Amino acid sequence: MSSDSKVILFEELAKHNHKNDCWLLINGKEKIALMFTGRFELNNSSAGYEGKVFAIMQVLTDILAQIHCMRIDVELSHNLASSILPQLQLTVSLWELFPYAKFLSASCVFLDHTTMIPSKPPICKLWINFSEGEHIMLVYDVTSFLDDHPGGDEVLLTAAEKDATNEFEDVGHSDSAREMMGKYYIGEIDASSIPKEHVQETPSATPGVMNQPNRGSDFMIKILQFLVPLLILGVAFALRSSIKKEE
Ligand code: HEM
Repeated sequence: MSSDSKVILFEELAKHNHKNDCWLLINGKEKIALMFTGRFELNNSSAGYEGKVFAIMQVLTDILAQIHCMRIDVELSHNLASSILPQLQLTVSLWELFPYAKFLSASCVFLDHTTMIPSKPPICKLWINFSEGEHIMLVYDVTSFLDDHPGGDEVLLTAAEKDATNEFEDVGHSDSAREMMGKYYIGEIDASSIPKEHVQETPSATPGVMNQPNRGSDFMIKILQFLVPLLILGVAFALRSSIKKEE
């Protein structure tokens, strides 16, 4: 979660449930990048502080354009004086990359490891670890989108006041629909404020836990799909032969 990301309580979300004011709650992570480790040498000749920050952001943005990753932790260290390790901690959500400028200003904080005050980064190496992160539920204010939503405003209004992840995913929204969401993003929900009855059986319901496919129940469903028609056929044959015998 980035430092300026607004944390919204479910109680607050639930108030925005009508045509003039409609918020949606949807799991922010569509696809998961399990782990990515990169190492980048920043160019010594790159101009000043802004130049370096820009170079880092460009690398991140290029990678993020190819994968969907909810959380990134970046550690920045330099090889000159190991006692003072300036650090850059970034935790961003994919949607905050839009617009790019917000990402830069919101999340780019360099901290001096010892004094913990913002400092200029030295010539540095950059290691990037993409970790799995938590499943974060994001809140979208779709009021201005209600009239333009291709699926109509009614579906959005009925999806308010609850976790709308399953409804959203069931439609199979396109990538461009997902990109549009960035425009309406207003914050993240405080997961502990969601009442139990509103928690769906999705990854969003278990923050910090990976979206493991439920192999056991999938297997059972497949077996049942095979067995039930056989069972019906068997009963039909049994009935038929018993009726024939009676004749
Ligand atoms: C911020 C949230 C949302 C955005 C930006 C969004 C955007 C879109 C877009 C662009 C489409 C056109 C088809 C596509 O490109 O996939 C679409 C279709 C649709 N959406 Fe959404 N949507 C949102 C939330 C939802 C939710 C929560 C639901 C269900 C409760 C929903 C239900 C539908 C339906 C039923 C269609 C029509 C599908 C069809 O006719 O094939 N949408 N949406």
